[in-house]
Amino acid sequence: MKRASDGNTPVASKTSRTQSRENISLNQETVRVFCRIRPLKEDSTSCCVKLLSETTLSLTADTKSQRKDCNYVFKQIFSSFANQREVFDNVALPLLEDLVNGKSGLLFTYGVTGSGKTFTLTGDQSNPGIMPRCIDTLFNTIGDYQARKFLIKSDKMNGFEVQSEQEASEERSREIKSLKRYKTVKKNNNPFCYENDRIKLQGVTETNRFAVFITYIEIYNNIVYDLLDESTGEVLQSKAIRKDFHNNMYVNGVVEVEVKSAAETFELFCLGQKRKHMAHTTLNAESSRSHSVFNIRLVQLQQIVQNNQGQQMIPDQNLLKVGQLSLVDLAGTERSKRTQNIGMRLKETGNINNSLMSLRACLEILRENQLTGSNKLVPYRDSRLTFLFKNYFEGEGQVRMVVCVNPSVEDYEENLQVLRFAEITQEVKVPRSEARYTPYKTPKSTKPKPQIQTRSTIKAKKSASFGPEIPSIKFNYDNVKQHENELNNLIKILKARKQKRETCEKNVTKMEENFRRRLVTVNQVFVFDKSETQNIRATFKKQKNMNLNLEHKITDLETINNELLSKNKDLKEVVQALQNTIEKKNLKINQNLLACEVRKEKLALQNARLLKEHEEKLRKQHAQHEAELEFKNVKLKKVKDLVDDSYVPVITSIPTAQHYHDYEPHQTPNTYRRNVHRTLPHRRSRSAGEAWLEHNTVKPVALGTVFQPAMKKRKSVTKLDKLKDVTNSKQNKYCLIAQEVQNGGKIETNLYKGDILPTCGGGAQVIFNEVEQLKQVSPVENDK
Ligand SMILES: Nc1ncnc2c1ncn2[C@@H]1O[C@H](COP(=O)(O)OP(=O)(O)OP(=O)(O)O)[C@@H](O)[C@H]1O
Repeated sequence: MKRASDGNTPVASKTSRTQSRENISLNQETVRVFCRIRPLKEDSTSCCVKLLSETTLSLTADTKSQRKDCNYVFKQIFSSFANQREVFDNVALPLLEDLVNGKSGLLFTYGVTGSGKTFTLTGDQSNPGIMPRCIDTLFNTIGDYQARKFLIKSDKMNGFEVQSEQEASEERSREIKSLKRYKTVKKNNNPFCYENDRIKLQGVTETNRFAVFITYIEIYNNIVYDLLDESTGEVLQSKAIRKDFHNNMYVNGVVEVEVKSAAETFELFCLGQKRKHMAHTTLNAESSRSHSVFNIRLVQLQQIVQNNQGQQMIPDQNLLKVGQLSLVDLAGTERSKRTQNIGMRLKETGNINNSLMSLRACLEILRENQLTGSNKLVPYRDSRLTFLFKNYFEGEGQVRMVVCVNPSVEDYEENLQVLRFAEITQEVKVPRSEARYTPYKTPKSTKPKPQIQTRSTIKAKKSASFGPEIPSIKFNYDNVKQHENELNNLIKILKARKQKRETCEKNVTKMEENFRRRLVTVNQVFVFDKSETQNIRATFKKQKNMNLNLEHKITDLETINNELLSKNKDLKEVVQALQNTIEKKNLKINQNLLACEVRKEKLALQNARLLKEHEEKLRKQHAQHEAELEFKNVKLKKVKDLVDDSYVPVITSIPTAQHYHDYEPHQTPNTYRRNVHRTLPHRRSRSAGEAWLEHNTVKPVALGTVFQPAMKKRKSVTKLDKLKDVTNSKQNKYCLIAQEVQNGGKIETNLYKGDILPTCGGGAQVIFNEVEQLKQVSPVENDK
């Protein structure tokens, strides 16, 4: 027995897996992404896109920024010089070929606002874009093989039914009578009346009959609106997205118009555009802020043959070939920060970004599932945009994208995001699409009704139908021989009639059988129709109940709405009153501010004036002081001269060391040293008339010594904050006592002594002339 590790089994399974993967890849195709660079705007100075080849471009960052240049590769890149025809030929023509072959396709433009999405898809009169060119080419191709109008009709459920020629002609005449035609747009208003290129596609089955149907919708704020629905007037009605019998997504109740020429299609497109603008005025929106979807469906009725009378005959196989081409102009991506949108615009931007983000998320998950083999749920339901195009990503048809790029350097950031998304998108694979056939109901009166032949109808017909007439014979019984020939002839006739009668009877039996069989079929159809009718009735009843409920809800909501409206009115009044108050207060504040400004200006002027006066005063005072000082100096000089002459102490600060003499006092229980530094020469004696002002800066430590400064009459102060203390005429001596404790228990007390002399300004000045130093030394310290 071989073990799994010998390699055989895994190799076999590996081979089958690779084969199946190859099969899958054979049946899949990638989303084709094209890139179109628009010309640089006039107001833009520099360009951030460099074209490296037909398929590669480089996004170059600003020289100031730290970012590196990034290269992107696409299926094809159209430079700013590429014309509309070139883009159409490369991007849309293959999709159109698919459409004619009954396949579907999705083409969408993606890019930053103003990058040329609408220009590429719709264009203008002188430069028609992809849509008008598709329409023009389509009608050029099928022009001669179109089915008569209303022969093929939409069944309003994403399918089609074929009507009889009679029904179609009745509908045509009804249309003409009721004039239920879309109002025609004036030719000169039609932007696509251009000289068409007469492009004709090959490979059209000429025996088929073609009908073209168009729908035009937009998705604004994640709501689907039908731009061709005129039944609701100027107000656009929102539409729901549903799944049809074949699980294809469609817009429920969308107006699908059968068009017979390119001009008619352009008229309808213009009407749609007009309605879009009209609705956007009421919705306060802009066209570029919605996703618009222009859908073209080409229906082929197979192998129509003409009978002898020239009537069109429909074959027995009830199949219609239906191809669909969806042209989508996505709203521009934008950063709300850059556009500085607020309110409604911010909401729109949010919705645009959400739907584009959903598209991005769907494509990313699809790619991840394909790369890793995982089976993550693709969030198509997150937005109407992705939900509507779900089928395309699941193999309904080819998907193509045109990324539009504005090369201006201001769009660098947004372009980066767009190109990254485009790069991811082109890695997504979608299943290869097949031509789609849908069944349709057989028209009731297309085939001529077979005449039912009953016995009575057969009887009603002349007996000649059984053969030649029975001749009347006048029989002569006397001479029978004479009638021999006539009788033989009669026998022959009767035999022939008998034979004919037998054949007729056989035919009638056969016809009866046929009739019975048909009756059974009709009965079956009837039973089927009956059950279908019952289903429809049940659905109708359900819908009716739902409608009733909705009506009740609407009534309730209307009541609430009315209440809210009245509340809103009251609140508006309150707001108005508050606004009035605010305005009044604002007015008052403004007046006050104005007054303040005036006062400020006055004060500033006053300040300037006072400053000037003050400066003047100061200047005068200064001059006066200078003069006084001069006068005093002169006076002092005189006093000095006088003092010099008559032994006056030097008016200085503390005298220098060589002017002092020391003496040792008596020994006290504590070693006590007293130094008196005296300014020499000293002429003054300690007379009894001395009155001292003793100024203790700190409270002196009690020394307990008999040596005390000789100040009999004294007044002690700790602070000299009163001028009177100094200018007091009773005091003529001043002593400042300062004490400090030094290392080893030494205490040093300094007495700075001086004379108080009155000044001519009414003040006093102290002239220090003696320093007495008292030192107390610890005997213990001395012993050491
Ligand atoms: N390739 C181009 N050649 C010449 N003009 C262009 C080209 N692409 C865009 N423009 C011009 O640039 C302007 C903006 O283009 P368009 O309206 O197509 O941008 P957009 O991407 O659809 O913007 P939005 O997202 O806002 O709808 C238009 O006036 C258009 O004529």
